[in-house]
Amino acid sequence: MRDAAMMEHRIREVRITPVAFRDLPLLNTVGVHEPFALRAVIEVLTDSGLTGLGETYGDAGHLDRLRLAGAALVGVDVWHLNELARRVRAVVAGDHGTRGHGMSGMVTGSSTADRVLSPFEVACLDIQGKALGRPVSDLLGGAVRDRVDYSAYLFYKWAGHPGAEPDHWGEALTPDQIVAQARRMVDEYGFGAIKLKGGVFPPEEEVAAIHALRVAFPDHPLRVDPNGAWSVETAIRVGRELDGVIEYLEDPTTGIEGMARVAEAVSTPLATNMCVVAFDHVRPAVARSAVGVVLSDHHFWGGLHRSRTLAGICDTFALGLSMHSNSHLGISLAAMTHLAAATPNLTYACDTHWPWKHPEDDVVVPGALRFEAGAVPVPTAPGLGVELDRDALARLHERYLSCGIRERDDTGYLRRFEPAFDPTAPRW
Ligand SMILES: O=C([O-])C(=O)C[C@H](O)[C@@H](O)C(=O)[O-]
Repeated sequence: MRDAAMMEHRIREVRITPVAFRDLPLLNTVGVHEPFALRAVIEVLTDSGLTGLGETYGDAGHLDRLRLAGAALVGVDVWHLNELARRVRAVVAGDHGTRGHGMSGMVTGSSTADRVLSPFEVACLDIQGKALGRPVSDLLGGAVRDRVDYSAYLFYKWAGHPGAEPDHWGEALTPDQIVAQARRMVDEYGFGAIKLKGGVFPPEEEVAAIHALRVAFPDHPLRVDPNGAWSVETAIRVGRELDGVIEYLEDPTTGIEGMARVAEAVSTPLATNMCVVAFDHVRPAVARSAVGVVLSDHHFWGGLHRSRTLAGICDTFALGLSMHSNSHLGISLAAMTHLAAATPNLTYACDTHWPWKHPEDDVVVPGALRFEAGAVPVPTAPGLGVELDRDALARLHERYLSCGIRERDDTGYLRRFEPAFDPTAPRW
């Protein structure tokens, strides 16, 4: 038999399994994203007997496109990622999807084709790694760090609304409760950086929470992200107040023009995963000096290779690079970790929603991924280094089928409460 590394590995079948997992009542600018988060698990099977894994959003519109693209990929050799991309682009041509996973413009404007391509590219890299007997980080240039730092991701959290099930995190609505949440994250996971999801309460209350965090964690870099909920004037006022307190201010307002006006007036770097979410946003953002840090996210930048292209662009223009997350499972955590490990200029701690997930809710066999001192050791096994737990996949798929309201799932979250305001307009 020929060595697996020398062989073609043609795609024989693509399996797409939507799953739902428990989500806590975390508050963001568009309401409460519970009781379930939706994802799709991608399995790419080759004629040579290898299987690769990918993970992506599980909203209905995205699933439709994934199914179309998956069918078009049969026969492609997993080494031919350009052909993979060509076929995905042909299938979603002309669809610039304002629909699909995202909140208040977060990934609106990102390329639909890139969002669809991403999990298939990751699955092909998983197969390539398995064929070569090398970790995915080696396919991306090699790990420059053996552990990837992640940031504690704090959320205001509601416990008292009807139907809420008790959980061990309790409520977090006041600065003291936010500090307690951070303390727990730092104690349990060892996180060395802290991000607060804001845009929920009047800015003064969120600034008070940041000051309380500053006192409680004098050495931790802090960030706050109101998801564009502030007007330019509010963003400038708050930004000036937080100058010197936080390492970056993420999406204080919406749009490149608004961000540029804020950037002119405050010294703290502005970061974004809302106004630079596709390659054609980079040039106007650079021209206006609108952002100092871009949050990459392989789920919407088109996979791991394209995320490294973004990293190169950031390097060229002296932009900082960080990483964004949504509620995710272990396949994505593995992909994020390989990517961050192999991206030298990704020097900020990456976002992760991991602590908010119930430990039993995953589709990967436990043990391959763990947090140590706020970081995930980079898997060294071939491919992504994670294995699918078929029983768990079946269980979370069953939950997807039974959790209800799938036709309303454009955000990828099944929300008990809808926002009573326009989430795309500044609230303060
Ligand atoms: O900017 C961010 O970190 C996000 O938008 C990530 C998520 O969508 C977050 O806001 C959430 O889960 O509510």
